[in-house]
Amino acid sequence: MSIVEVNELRKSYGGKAVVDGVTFAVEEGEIFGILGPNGAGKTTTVECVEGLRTADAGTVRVAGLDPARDRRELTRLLGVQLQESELQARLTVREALELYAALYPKPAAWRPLADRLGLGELLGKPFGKLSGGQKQRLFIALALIGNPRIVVFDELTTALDPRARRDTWEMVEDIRASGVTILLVTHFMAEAQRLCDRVAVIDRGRVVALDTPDGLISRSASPTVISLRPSEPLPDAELAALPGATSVAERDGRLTIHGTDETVNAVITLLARSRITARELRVVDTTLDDAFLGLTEQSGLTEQSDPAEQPEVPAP
Ligand SMILES: Nc1ncnc2c1ncn2[C@@H]1O[C@H](COP(=O)(O)OP(=O)(O)OP(=O)(O)O)[C@@H](O)[C@H]1O
Repeated sequence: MSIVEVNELRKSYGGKAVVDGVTFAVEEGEIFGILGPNGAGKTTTVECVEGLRTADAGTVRVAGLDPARDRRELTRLLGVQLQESELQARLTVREALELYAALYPKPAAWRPLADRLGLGELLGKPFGKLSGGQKQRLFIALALIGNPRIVVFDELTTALDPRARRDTWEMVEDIRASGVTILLVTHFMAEAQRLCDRVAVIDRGRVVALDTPDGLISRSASPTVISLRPSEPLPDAELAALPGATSVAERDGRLTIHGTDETVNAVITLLARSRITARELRVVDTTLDDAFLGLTEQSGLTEQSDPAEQPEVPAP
């Protein structure tokens, strides 16, 4: 049995469907990513999994529990990453850890947890004086303090610099290695590619693809990008006839061709046949970024949420 099962989940605000029949299942021990443009319905979906919002229709099961009905039991096995505003600026790291540990029947020992997350030196520091990365580490610790089987991270690394982000990724991998299942909402393709075993791409409230990161990339119409500076221009007719090519562009003497392995072979054959040499020849795989853009009809607009209906804070 999957540890998280979401089936035909639906949620509307003001008559507008923001989650429109979402279905996925998360296996125990995996890092499962939820990826999608702004306003796609990712947070609403995971808040239904966390029991913070009630779905209009569909079913959610977390280790067999219904989050809307069995919230008390759920909080013992599901760790939720808190939002920044939920902690008082003057609360120290130690106080936050002690306070949250006291809420659970079988909490993790907070001191080793703090050490593991690099918070050991910061115990006396007030929350308001922590850096973005330090706050994020504290949120991870608080999500883990109840010894959860599953943890949900929503935009965990959005505010972090590249180094802090990489450190956080290592922590997430350690958490998984300790046997915890992770549901990860992210905007970062590199994050999904590095961490996730499988990814559900959500667009306009629907799952438009569900696969491993590599699987999503290979579904892309042009999984390979070839770029080169030919010693002489290549004939247009030959470029137009390249098998598998989805686009050919030339800028400042550099040709960029999106295509497949077949296109790469054809370009090499064409160069040899025309006795044209290629400088700065690069062949790279399409990234998850490109696959994502192909899968979603991104509007580039961030929709505003209505503060009228805010999720409740869970009470363990
Ligand atoms: N409480 C609410 N009341 C009304 N509309 C809401 C509410 N919460 C979310 N929405 C709307 O539902 C849609 C989906 O929001 P949601 O936060 O689930 O998307 P998201 O994919 O997590 O977006 P982002 O990546 O921007 O965080 C958006 O259009 C948002 O404005």
